[in-house]
Amino acid sequence: MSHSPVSDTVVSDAVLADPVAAPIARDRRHPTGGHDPSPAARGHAATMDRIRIRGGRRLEGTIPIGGAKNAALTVMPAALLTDQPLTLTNVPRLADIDSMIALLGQLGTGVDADFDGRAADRRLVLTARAITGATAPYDIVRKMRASVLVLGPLLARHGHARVSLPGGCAIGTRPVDLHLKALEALGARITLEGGYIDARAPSGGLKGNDIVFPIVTVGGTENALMAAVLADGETVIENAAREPEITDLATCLNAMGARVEGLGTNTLRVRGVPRLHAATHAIVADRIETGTYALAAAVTRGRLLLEGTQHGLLEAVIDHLEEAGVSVTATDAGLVVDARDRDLRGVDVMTKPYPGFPTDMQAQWMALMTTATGAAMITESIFENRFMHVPELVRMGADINIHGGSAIVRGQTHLSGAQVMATDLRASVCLVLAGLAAEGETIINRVYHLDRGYETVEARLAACGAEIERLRG
Ligand SMILES: CC(=O)N[C@H]1[C@@H](OP(=O)(O)OP(=O)(O)OC[C@H]2O[C@@H](n3ccc(=O)[nH]c3=O)[C@H](O)[C@@H]2O)O[C@H](CO)[C@@H](O)[C@@H]1O
Ligand SMILES: C=C(OP(=O)(O)O)C(=O)O
Repeated sequence: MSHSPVSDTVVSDAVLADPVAAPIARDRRHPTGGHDPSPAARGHAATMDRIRIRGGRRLEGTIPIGGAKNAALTVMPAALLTDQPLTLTNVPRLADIDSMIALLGQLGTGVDADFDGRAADRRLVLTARAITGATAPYDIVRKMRASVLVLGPLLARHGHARVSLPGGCAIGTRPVDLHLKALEALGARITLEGGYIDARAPSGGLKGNDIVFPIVTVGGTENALMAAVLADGETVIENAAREPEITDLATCLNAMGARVEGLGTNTLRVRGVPRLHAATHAIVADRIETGTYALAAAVTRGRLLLEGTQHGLLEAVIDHLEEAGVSVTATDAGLVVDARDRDLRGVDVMTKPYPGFPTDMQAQWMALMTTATGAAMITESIFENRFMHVPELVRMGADINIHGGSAIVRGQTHLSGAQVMATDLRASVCLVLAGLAAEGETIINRVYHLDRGYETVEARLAACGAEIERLRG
C-alpha cells in the first residue's frame, strides 16, 4: 500500500505543519471573524495541539449537532456547476471546510463566508462566475481526499480537470478508479500522468449513459452525479451509494435546477440540463457527529440531549446502542441518549454501506465495547486498514485481538489513561471516548486529525461535565 502524506496518513509532524487553511484569509469575511480563531484556522499551531482528559466523569447536558462535514464537502464543489451563487447554511467550521474553500478559491470561486453567530445563522456563499483554474494541486489533495470531488463538476462545466491522485491513507489504499470509469462512461478522456488525473470532456460535452458501480462508492457516486447533471441526455447510476450525504447533494442539485430522481435509493436517474442556477441549501445534520456524541453519553454512562439532528439518519447505530442497553429517544428537542445506571452488553457490528452500520463509527463503537460486559466482534468490511486505533486502545488497557478484518473486544476492562497517538479522524475521537471512560489522565497527540471533523469538541464535552482541555502546540 502506498503511503502518501494525505490527511489521515501517519507522517511526521513536520510534513503536516503547513496546513492549507491560510488561503481562507482572502475571503471577504473570514470565518474566524478576526478573533477567537478556530483550531482549524490557527494553522501551524493547531497541528501541534494535544488534548488532555481526566476520565471517569459522567456526561450530562446538551450538545448541538452541526451540519455534516461529508455533506458540505460534496455540496460545496457543486458551486462549480453554475455561474450563479450557491448559498449554503449549517456549514460546520472545520479544517476540511477551510481546505475546500481554499481549493474552490483557486479554481476561481468567489467566497463570502459569514461564520459568526449561531450555527444556524452561518452562511457560505460560493460564486463560480468563471472557472479560472482547473487544477486541484497535490498540496491540497494530500490533506483532504474530498478534493477529488471537484473532478466531476469541473469536467461538466469547464470541460477539463486536472486533479492530483489522492494516493493511499491511514485507513486504506482508497483508489479512485471507479470515479474515473464513471466519468469515462459519460465520454470523458482520462489520462494519468505525473501523479495527476487529467480529464477532458469531448468537444460536444459529456453525454448521458448508464453507469453501474461494481461496489458501492460514496465519492464515485457523487462525482458521477455532479458530472451527469449537465451532460446531454439521461444518465442512470446503478448500485449508487445511498448515504444521506448523497441525498443532500441531489437535493441541492435539484434546487439548482438539476433533474435527479430516485433520491435515497440505489438507482439515481439524471436528466441532463444545459445549465444550473442560484440556490440556497441547508446542509443535513452530521450523523457521524451525532453517533459519536451518543457514544460519549454511553461510554460515560451519562445522559445527553443531541440537538438539531434526526433519528432517521443513524438508525443502524441507534439499533446497536439499544441492543447494548442504552436508551435512545427521539424528542422535539433532539435525540436523548441515556445510559445512566445501565450495564451495557457487548454487541457485534459489521460495517456496511448506508443504511448499514457506518465505517466512520467503527472506531468509536470499539471504544464503547471495551466498557461493556462480554465480548463483541467488530468487522470492518469497507476499508482494509481501519484498525489503527487498536494498539492505542490496548495501551490504555483494552483487551482486543485482530483476526483479519475483525477485531474481538473483550469488554469490562479497566481502561487507564495514557499518552496516545491519533492516526486518523475517527481513530482520534475513539481515543477521546476511551479517555472519557478511563481512570486518570489521557493525552492525545496529533489532534489535528480531530479538527478535520469535530468542531470545538473539547468545549462541547466540557460543557457537559468532561474534564478535557486542549494543550496548545
Ligand atoms: C468525504 C467523505 O464523504 N468521505 C466518506 C466517503 O469516503 P469515500 O467516498 O472515499 O469512500 P467510498 O465509498 O468511495 O469507498 C468505499 C470503498 O470503495 C473503494 N473504492 C472507492 C472508489 C473507487 O474508485 N474505487 C474503490 O475501490 C474504497 O477503497 C473503499 O474500500 O465514504 C466512506 C465510506 O462510507 C466514508 O468512510 C468517508 O468518511
Ligand atoms: C474517512 C473520513 O473522511 P475522508 O473520506 O475525508 O478521509 C471520515 O470522515 O471519517
